[in-house]
Amino acid sequence: MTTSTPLLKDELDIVIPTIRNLDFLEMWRPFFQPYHLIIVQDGDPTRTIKVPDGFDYELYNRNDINKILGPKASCISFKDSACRCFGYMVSKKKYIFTIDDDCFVAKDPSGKDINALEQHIKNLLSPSTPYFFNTLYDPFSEGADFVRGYPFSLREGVPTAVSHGLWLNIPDYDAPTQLVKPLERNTRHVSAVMTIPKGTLFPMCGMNLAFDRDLIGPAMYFGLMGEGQPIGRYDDMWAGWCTKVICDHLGLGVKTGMPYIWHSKASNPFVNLRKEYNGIYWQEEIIPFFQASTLSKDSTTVQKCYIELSNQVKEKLGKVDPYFVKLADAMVTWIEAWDELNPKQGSGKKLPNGSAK
Ligand SMILES: O=c1ccn([C@@H]2O[C@H](COP(=O)(O)OP(=O)(O)O[C@H]3O[C@@H](CO)[C@H](O)[C@H]3O)[C@@H](O)[C@H]2O)c(=O)[nH]1
Ligand SMILES: [Mn+2]
Repeated sequence: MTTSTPLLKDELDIVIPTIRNLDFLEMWRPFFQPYHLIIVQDGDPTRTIKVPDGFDYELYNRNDINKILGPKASCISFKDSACRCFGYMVSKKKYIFTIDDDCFVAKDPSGKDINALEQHIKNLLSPSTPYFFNTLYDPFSEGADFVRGYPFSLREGVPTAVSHGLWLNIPDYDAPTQLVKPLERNTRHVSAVMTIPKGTLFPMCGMNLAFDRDLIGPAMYFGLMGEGQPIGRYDDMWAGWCTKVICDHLGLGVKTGMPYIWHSKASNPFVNLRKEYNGIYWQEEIIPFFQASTLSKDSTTVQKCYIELSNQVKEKLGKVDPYFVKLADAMVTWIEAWDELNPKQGSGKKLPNGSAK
């Protein structure tokens, strides 16, 4: 009896940022075991992270990051889940799925375990529809299609660069919301996947996220957070805003919705408030900046787009706070490090829809 090879088995890495033993992998074993893991160990590099037997993985701690990147390691956050982006950089695969170690297997409305990885792969392997909203949600999903009035000229869609999954139980709320609603739990499994329309930003959460590394990897920099930085818990948000502006420019799609994971524990809202407070204030300037950002037609690769964006960050957000000058420089360092570790990528090869990588 032939068993089917798991989808994208040799083309996808699972990136996990962690400060603890990875017992949670036991429950994911049926879904994750065939895949290669990249574990980014944050915090004290002398700690040993226990990984359950039978998983194929590589593990990087801070000493490894410093050794591999040298001075460029300064762009990788320390003592913050933002460190996970180092895993994206060292991967050699076309796809990435990143998940937090407190995200467990959720059950769908029928009570069946959700294979989050399988759903992300489906999302990534089918086109997105950013130019015209399909009211029956993802037209490429089982039992759905384009509805009447949907232009046939737009039905081919565009390549999907990002698949943003959601969470049952502890929702990804900011600290103020968490403080006023400490007992709120998300019990709603909305069985939908939809493309985020072109020109619309969204709050990208990094705890259940997959993306096409070849299409958008260099834009997935999780910024300067954690130790020594005036901001935290805006790592994934920053990456999401940069990514969406670049996806819109290059004609790539971003999907959100299924799959759901079970987010098992809430982090401390008071600690989170301390990490977030600058971000909550600054984002009232950051969002208009990204909404107004335009990239030139010469920016035909993700790297070129990202460098152009970093110049805009320095010029326009540098006035908000000197932190953004430092961040803009770190964005350039990130691209330099990315290109050093991934020399072939960004060779300007044309993508199906004419934009270049
Ligand atoms: O210093 C640290 C702290 C944690 N990690 C690892 O990162 C993930 C997320 O940690 P945790 O679940 O404790 O934090 P949350 O508040 O639930 O995470 C959300 O906040 C977002 C902003 O960073 C994040 O993407 C969301 O998931 C775990 O795997 C920890 O082990 C770390 O590496 N370093
Ligand atoms: Mn968590």
